[in-house]
Amino acid sequence: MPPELGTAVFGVYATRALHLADKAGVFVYLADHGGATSGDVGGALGVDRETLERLLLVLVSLRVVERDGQGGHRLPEDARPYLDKREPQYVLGFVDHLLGSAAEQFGVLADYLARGKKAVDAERPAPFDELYRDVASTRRFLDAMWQLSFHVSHELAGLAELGEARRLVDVGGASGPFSVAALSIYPELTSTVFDLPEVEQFLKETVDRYRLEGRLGFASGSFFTDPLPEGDTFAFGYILSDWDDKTCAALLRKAYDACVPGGRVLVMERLFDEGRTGPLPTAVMNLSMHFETEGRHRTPAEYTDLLRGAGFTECAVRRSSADKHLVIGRRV
Ligand SMILES: C[S@@+](CC[C@H](N)C(=O)[O-])C[C@H]1O[C@@H](n2cnc3c(N)ncnc32)[C@H](O)[C@@H]1O
Repeated sequence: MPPELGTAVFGVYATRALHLADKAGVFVYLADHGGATSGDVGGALGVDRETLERLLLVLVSLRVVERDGQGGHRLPEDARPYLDKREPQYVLGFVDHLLGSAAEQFGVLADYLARGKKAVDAERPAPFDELYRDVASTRRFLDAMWQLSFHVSHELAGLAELGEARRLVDVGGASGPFSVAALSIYPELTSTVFDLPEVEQFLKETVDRYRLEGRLGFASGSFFTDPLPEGDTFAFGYILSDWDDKTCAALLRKAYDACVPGGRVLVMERLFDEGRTGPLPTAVMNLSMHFETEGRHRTPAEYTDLLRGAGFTECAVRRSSADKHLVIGRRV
């Protein structure tokens, strides 16, 4: 069997092994004790050694953990920040979400295959009605968005070169991960998060936590029915991937109309390669988005076409070191 097929066939074990090891504290322990044997790890964590040894063997075969000739284990340097829950790049909280929702997702996707998304969705609540059905669920979603977006937003805000910008409008800005990062880098910038009314209390918590009173505000509304506030910079972080091309074109046109001449739009998204052959995380999230939203992931050329269609020029793609990248356009 080709190795790639092996990884695909046994992928469910890979995800579960990561999750189990994370919950047992294996990655934090190895981050602090490089070279530990499975006996050392098992003894320190108080877990069954035989089970741990077998779990470690799976992780070693996946190259998530390295094992030396003396049976010592280490986290590969490039993977460590993503496995250690004390690091901002930690991703295994997201694995929790994947495992929690995967069973439901695959049931619905099987239904889509049989009956089509439109017919099945007609019997389901609209995505944000479901996510914002109560305060606890709203908080869970906004916390997950913060985890996904906050760390990389510092890099994206730097790539956007906002030194001359003064009025950022963070469209669907949620509890403010991009705004907070941008305000921390550019002292003369102010930002308005434009989002649904359910989000307001969470943005206010962010304003208090980061002491941004007077620099970070909230405008309540729906980007389908309400005009956007005027500004010189419009951020769309993980917004266009929620909607179909026609809706994206309308949203970008609205931003163009509200943008002062000389201003810019920042689209921040996962990207497909131009040939749409990957990367795998974008392809996986594209399948997941099919179930969670009405959108999809796109190539850089598809985003620049959408921007040009709305009137923006000087479109350019700036890649971050993570999964979320920047496509920029200017209103002349
Ligand atoms: C996937 S989240 C992206 C959050 C954030 N921009 C980020 O990059 O992490 C989508 C955001 O769009 C907002 N949203 C959804 N429908 C909206 C609407 N009709 N009007 C305004 N905001 C909306 C949601 O409340 C949510 O904050």
